[in-house]
Amino acid sequence: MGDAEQSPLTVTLRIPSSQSPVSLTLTANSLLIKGSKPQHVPLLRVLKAHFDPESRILNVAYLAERGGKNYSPLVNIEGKVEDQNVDSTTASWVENVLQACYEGLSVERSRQLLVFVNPHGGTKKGVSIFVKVVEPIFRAAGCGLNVIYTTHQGHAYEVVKESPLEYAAIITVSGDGLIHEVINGLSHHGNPIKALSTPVAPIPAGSGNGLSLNLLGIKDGFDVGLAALNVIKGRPMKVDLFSMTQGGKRSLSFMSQALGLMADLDLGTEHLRWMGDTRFMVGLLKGIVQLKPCPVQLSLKVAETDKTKMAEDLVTSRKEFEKDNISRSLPFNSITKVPEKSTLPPLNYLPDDADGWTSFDEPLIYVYAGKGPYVGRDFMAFPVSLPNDGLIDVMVMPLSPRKDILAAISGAAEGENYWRSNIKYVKAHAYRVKPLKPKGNLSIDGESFPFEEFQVEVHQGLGRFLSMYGQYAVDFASQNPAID
Ligand SMILES: Nc1ncnc2c1ncn2[C@@H]1O[C@H](COP(=O)(O)OP(=O)(O)OP(=O)(O)O)[C@@H](O)[C@H]1O
Repeated sequence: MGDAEQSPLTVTLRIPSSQSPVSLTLTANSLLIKGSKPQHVPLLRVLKAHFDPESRILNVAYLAERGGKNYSPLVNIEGKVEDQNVDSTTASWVENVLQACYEGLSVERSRQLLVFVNPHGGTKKGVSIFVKVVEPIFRAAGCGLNVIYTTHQGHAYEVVKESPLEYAAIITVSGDGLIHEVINGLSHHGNPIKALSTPVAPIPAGSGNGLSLNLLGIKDGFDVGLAALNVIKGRPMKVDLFSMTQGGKRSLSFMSQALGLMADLDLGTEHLRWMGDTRFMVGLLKGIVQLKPCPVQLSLKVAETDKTKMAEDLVTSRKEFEKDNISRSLPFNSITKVPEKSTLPPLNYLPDDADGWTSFDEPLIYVYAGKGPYVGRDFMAFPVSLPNDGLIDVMVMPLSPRKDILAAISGAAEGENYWRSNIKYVKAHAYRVKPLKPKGNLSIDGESFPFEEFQVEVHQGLGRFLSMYGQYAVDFASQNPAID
């Protein structure tokens, strides 16, 4: 490093809090900060570099490692560049750093963001999370912000529906319910295809936060600092969305549809929101005690039923991704080719379509269908799910003794349920459900819908989420552990 320190890739600062000067060196993929303790900050985490030639103050901001904290903190380094003769070098050093940590990572600087903060999501910490943690990170990165604190259910939907589509991304500080609202607002925009190509990204402040877990992984999925970094440095990742039609009405779903036990444990525990995501476990245990069958008629337009093949396809897809890890996430300047006028894709399957459909007639405990491995911290429901394969993963648990359902809790966070022989798991192009009892819960992306007949089909790559990784940040042991 001795040579690098002499080169123009290094600047040296006098910082009030530090006795000795601090040097900052731009390396190929990090910023090396040498003060009392040297550290490499990956360029992905560098948010800002600014030099004021008049005061000769240099300011650098980055997101530090989380360490033992709940979230990765913002760190600002500010100090005087001592040598008067290096002003122009410092200005070009700043530009080099910005080039490396934005354009070098194929992301644009100073994103303009539309941000919805739900004061009532999850444990009601959305406002303080935004003000104390997220907003300072966005400001440090020079983002332009239009912040809307939602005042009622449907507020985000109404705003997005009429949005001028001038934002680099739409951000939700809430749970998965607000994402559902935003996506449906975009789908009801005058130009839905263009609207839905606006990337969406979550700041996890709800209870389940399934999308955040899928984008950031199980260790980082609740780290609101890292979620803010994903907003700044993530790239648009194409994702499939689902059309859910019910009684002639069409809405979009991005994550899951649940009936039976899996809907009851979510919608039946809304009054326990103060518990955070523990409410789902309470709901599950209550559901197992009561053990209500969920009589429905389920029909599927099946694409794949072989669990081993689906797990192998996941491995192949990951390998392909690693070979060319930018292919799935789009560079920022490649997403503008969308028509000026558009309509949602037409529905491919009519409600009475029966050609090539198969029915599943056994009594059930639940039907759970969706995209994205995690639906919550304790449950990797769809471990072989892929963001953009044009298919929906459908999981069905036939009526089983209580001990089998209890046994399925262990290993649920690792996706081991997938391999249980009593759990049916298929990939489908579409499916439909007809309830055979008058009352029950139907949860779409965690939101309550009428317990009535509905049909779901997949639209490949219709939506965009911001992702720093370009694929789900989820590890699934794709070998059958032979747990039954
Ligand atoms: N000011 C508000 N008052 C009441 N409800 C609101 C308000 N703003 C938004 N909402 C609604 O709150 C609902 C719940 O939000 P969300 O689902 O994002 O959080 P959550 O349910 O706690 O998290 P998760 O879905 O991850 O479990 C959404 O349906 C949203 O429309």
